[in-house]
Amino acid sequence: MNAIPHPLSVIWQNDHLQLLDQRKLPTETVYMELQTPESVWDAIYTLAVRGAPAIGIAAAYGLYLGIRQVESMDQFWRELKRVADYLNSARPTAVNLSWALNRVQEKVMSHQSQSLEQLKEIVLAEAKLIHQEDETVCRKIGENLLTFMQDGMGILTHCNAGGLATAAYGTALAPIYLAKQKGWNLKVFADETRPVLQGARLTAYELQQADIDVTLICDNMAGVVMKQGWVQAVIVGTDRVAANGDVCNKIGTYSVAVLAKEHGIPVYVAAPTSSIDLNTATGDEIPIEERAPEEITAGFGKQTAPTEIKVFNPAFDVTPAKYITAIVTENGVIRAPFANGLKEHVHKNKDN
Ligand SMILES: CSC[C@@H](O)[C@@H](O)C(=O)COP(=O)(O)O
Repeated sequence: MNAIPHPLSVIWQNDHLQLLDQRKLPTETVYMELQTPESVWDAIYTLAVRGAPAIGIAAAYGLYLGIRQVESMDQFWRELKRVADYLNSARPTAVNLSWALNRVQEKVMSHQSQSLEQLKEIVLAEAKLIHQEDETVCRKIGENLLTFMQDGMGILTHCNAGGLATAAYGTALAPIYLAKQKGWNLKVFADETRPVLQGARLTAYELQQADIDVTLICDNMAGVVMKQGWVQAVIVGTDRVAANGDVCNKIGTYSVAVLAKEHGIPVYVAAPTSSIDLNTATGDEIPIEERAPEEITAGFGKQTAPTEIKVFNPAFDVTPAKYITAIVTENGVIRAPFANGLKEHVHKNKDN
């Protein structure tokens, strides 16, 4: 099997950014050619590129697109900050967005004595490094998660934390790809993930491409699938882990975790260390994006609710730490009590 069977979500092509337009999947494979930070902002906001690590990578390249034509040092530093703040405003919840933009800015600030052209090159080089490192990070998360898995297991996942959401492999789906390479047969249940259907359009698609046994279910079927005894582990990604271990992820993750606890099924959160936000004390402090009501009332162009109905459409929810069995990063496994474990984990791995 190909190590990475799905199309890549982010590609740096000579002098511009190519993004796989994930809104068109699973029926069309179309790449967008982006030359400006405005077009990158738009791609992030409209979910053409989505998934916490992928939006961080795209934004880092977007920052380069925003400063590459400046003509003076003054303008460089002004634009660097302005474009970073602008890109960071595209979506509020995934901490990977600000993490990537801060990382690029910090890198360039530590090279202030360089020439203007060198500074621009440093911005691009750091974006490329974040991109490359993400593949390694995902692979290691997969290896660490694999230690909890066995041939034949049933896995339930929610949303898409797969290769499409990252540079490659994904976070929650990485162990599933690695298990396939070992010749294991896992049975994956993909929640369709209302309202935007990342599970149906993206997870089911990329696992099918990889010839992995995947069954698509509606979100409200997770309970019955667990009750049948078909699920031995829930594995999900995350957009931000708070300092106390509360986990923010796609709307519906909380319900899945509560159901899993009732059925005695472990819940593993696949998280790059960059998704751990020690500056956010608890899940209550995480800004939750609310999206347009039309995602619910007229998803994919067909009206399915009365005109002007009142709608609540949060894109994410927070699963309290007590429902989480373990948070698995590229650097290891963190278990309760999470507050100490997360702090230690982040500090220990800071300079790796
Ligand atoms: C490795 S991706 C982790 C999360 O970003 C993912 O689970 C998720 O919630 C994505 O939401 P999305 O709104 O599609 O960007």
